[in-house]
Amino acid sequence: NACKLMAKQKVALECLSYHATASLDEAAKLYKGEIPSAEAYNLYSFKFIDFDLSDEDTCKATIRMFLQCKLIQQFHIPYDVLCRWVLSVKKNYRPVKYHNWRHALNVAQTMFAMLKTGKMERFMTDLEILGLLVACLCHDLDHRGTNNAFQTKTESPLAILYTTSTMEHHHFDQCVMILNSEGNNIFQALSPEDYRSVMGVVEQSILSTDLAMYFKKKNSFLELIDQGEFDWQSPGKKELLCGMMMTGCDVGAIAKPWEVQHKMAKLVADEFFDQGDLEKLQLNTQPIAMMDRERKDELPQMQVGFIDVICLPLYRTLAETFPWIMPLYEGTLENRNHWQDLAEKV
Ligand SMILES: CCCOc1ccc(S(=O)(=O)N2CCN(C)CC2)cc1-c1nc(CC)cc(=O)[nH]1
Ligand SMILES: [Zn+2]
Repeated sequence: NACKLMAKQKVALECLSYHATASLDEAAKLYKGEIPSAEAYNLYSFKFIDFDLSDEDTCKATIRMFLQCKLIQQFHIPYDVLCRWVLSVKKNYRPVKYHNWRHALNVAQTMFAMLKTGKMERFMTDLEILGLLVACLCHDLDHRGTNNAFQTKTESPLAILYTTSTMEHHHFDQCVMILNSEGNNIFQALSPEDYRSVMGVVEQSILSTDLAMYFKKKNSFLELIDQGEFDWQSPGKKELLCGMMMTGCDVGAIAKPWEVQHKMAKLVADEFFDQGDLEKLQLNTQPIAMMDRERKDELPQMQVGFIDVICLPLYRTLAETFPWIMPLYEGTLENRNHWQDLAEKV
């Protein structure tokens, strides 16, 4: 009957999550290891680069960010649970070309730098800081290297489950699955009220990384800025600010030193082109320019468009109220010039 079926599904899910989470000895190695300083990993810088970090280093850098924000003490997160959770999150990113664990780490580090170096932490409660870091690390969990439009076009199970912000709902689902797995609940010591509150921050922040949501909400954000908002403490305003910060971190690669941006843009392009190939083969349709490898010459011009339409306006608006994140605007402007040069050469 229905109950038995539900129970069977529940067991299957738990079994799935058991395999999806980190093993005991992997966590033990991380648990025993020394965690280098934030300065050793250059975590306070908007120019942070993960390329020369080992996978183990990426886990240690993540733990270092939690330590620097005093989240472990504040929320009584058992250290072994944190180690296992970080490894489980890393394990649930697929080895796709761009939307992989390294992207998640970079987004979380940009959030850390925004909060600390960008001095935005003063507008956030400790619970919001915990929620934002967790949201960044989990915001693209189990990404398959294809976007929402592709899920819809291929009528993938995910698109049947969620018709809007399809991937983002799935990323949040995966985040919940990991937290509900044995020994992975970093929120276990929170009061029911705090648990509800932090999960709300995580859910809204992950959903806000759908660029379609950014376009929907950016005008209300602009209005608040134009009205000279300085408090940001009412629920609606805070959620809007967190969403804009999430987008700013999600596109943070655009502000990195040129060689880094150029290399990361190639990874983005390779992932987009793979989807374009799938659409040509599987759907027998012509992909959009950004995903068509036959039109790779248009890439520099597209990057200039991406910078002008999405990145510069967002960073300029954020920097108006939070001047210490100006380095993100400046880094993006520099890269615009490099992309413009390449666009003119073609
Ligand atoms: C590098 C390969 C080309 O990459 C792009 C091409 C076009 C545009 S777009 O702003 O015109 N626009 C975005 C909204 N889509 C619905 C329609 C197309 C964005 C990118 C891009 N996106 C990201 C985020 C994943 C990172 C990045 O570096 N570049
Ligand atoms: Zn992302």
